[in-house]
Amino acid sequence: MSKVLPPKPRSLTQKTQITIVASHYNEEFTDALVENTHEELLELIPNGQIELVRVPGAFEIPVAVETVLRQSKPECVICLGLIIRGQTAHGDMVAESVTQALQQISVNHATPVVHEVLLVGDEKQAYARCIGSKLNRGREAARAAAAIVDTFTQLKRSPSRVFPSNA
Ligand SMILES: Nc1c(NC[C@H](O)[C@H](O)[C@H](O)CO)[nH]c(=O)[nH]c1=O
Ligand SMILES: CC(=O)[C@@H](O)COP(=O)(O)O
Repeated sequence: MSKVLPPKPRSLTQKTQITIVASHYNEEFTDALVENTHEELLELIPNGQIELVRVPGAFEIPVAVETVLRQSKPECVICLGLIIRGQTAHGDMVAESVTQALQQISVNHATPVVHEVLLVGDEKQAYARCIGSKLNRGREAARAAAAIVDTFTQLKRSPSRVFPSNA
């Protein structure tokens, strides 16, 4: 388990379109994820144009991401959801299929998709990751988005990729 968040990447000054796709299920927690992601994005990408798409549950996230990417071309899609394990294998099955689908969509569209569709064992774990500050996965999502958008901007600018890239 990670005990701290990754450090904040550098802020981006360019206009950047980010789409957040978040599920409603376990709303106390998913709303908090959305709020934390949004706050951190405003700080890291002040010129970001942020769009929010809400879907019922985690299982519906991949089809919404695919639809967004067919309609528009955001620089990054951030997926937020919370699956709390129940008494059956349903939660694990949903988490597994969402993970695979998101990776496939991301690679097929060559567009970064940040995966914070969380699978947790109980509400205590959920609280620490969605509402608490030390492990907040919404903050982590925004930091990952800013970092990968920065990387993609550099990749597209200098296809020869001579290192070190910050020379
Ligand atoms: N139990 C959780 C679900 N279940 C709902 C599914 O995601 C889906 O909406 C349903 O099966 C209809 O297709 N979703 C979560 O996001 N979190 C859960 O804990
Ligand atoms: C992850 C789920 O959909 C879950 O809440 C279902 O609970 P159960 O496994 O107890 O049926």
